[in-house]
Amino acid sequence: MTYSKMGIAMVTGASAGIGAIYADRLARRGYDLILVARSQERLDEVARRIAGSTNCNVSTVAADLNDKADLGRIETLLGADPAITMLVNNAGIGGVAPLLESDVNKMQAMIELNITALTRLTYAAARAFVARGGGTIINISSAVAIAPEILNGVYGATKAFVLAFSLSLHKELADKKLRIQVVLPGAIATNFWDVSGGSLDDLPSKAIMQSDDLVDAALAGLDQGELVTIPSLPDVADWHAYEAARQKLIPNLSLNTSPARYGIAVAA
Ligand SMILES: NC(=O)C1=CN([C@@H]2O[C@H](COP(=O)(O)OP(=O)(O)OC[C@H]3O[C@@H](n4cnc5c(N)ncnc54)[C@H](OP(=O)(O)O)[C@@H]3O)[C@@H](O)[C@H]2O)C=CC1
Ligand SMILES: N[C@@H](C=O)C(=O)O
Repeated sequence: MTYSKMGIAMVTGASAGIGAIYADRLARRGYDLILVARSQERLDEVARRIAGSTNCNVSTVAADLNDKADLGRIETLLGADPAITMLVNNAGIGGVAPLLESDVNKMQAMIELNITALTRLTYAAARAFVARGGGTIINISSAVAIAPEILNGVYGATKAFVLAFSLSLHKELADKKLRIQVVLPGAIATNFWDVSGGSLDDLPSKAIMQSDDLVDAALAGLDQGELVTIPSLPDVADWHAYEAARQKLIPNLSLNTSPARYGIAVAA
């Protein structure tokens, strides 16, 4: 049940870091909130802080999105509560170790959280929002989606999935009033780095953004109608040039002949 005209925003990974700031900012924009993460204690702390400084209704659901039953509960909730109008797919973990030094079981868990959970929640939200006449999905990707050489490769690949999936969702569902935004943050000062086994101390301070600034910039990008938001990028024309180059490739990615450089004789 919500009394907010904006409806309810569900934010995953809302007990800390970027997700907790999204929760705060969306509450200030008039959304009621459903906050999801594993730690009930930390969710309660975030919820208390927000409820104490805004008029919004905040509820919390402790769920491990790596657990099939917990994930199923959140999917069901997205479909069942008609007041939910926004999903912020933020929960995620990273890694910094190269392939030969990383544990494949941890990589699988990362894929299950960053890809599988995000995909299942997106399916649940997209179907529900289309049936309800509209809604917004914000997917938190990463700068490493387009720079997989920087951190752990599986992490970069999971975030490339989030970017590609979001571009496709936009193409398929924009005319059904489903609003998609994908956000590609650079390095942000959160616990992410401890969890990933990295350290912000290894990065120059000019490369590190605070999570408040990241979320404020990302929401400004949402207001400006951006599909892809790269909060650190000084000149958006650079992204547009990258995207234009990608679009230029598309008509030539599937042809019935190979080019002369491969030396394959063309049948007469
Ligand atoms: N920090 C950075 O430099 C960058 C981060 N990102 C992305 O931003 C997103 C948020 O990261 P950030 O805030 O930095 O990291 P934090 O580690 O600070 O926060 C991660 C959040 O996700 C929750 N979470 C982790 N695992 C699970 C799980 N299995 N089920 C449910 N919730 C879970 C955590 O809560 P709990 O432990 O209570 O479950 C916490 O609320 C991630 O997707 C990350 O990849 C992208 C680019 C850069
Ligand atoms: N985007 C950050 C991690 O995901 C980074 O660029 O360090």
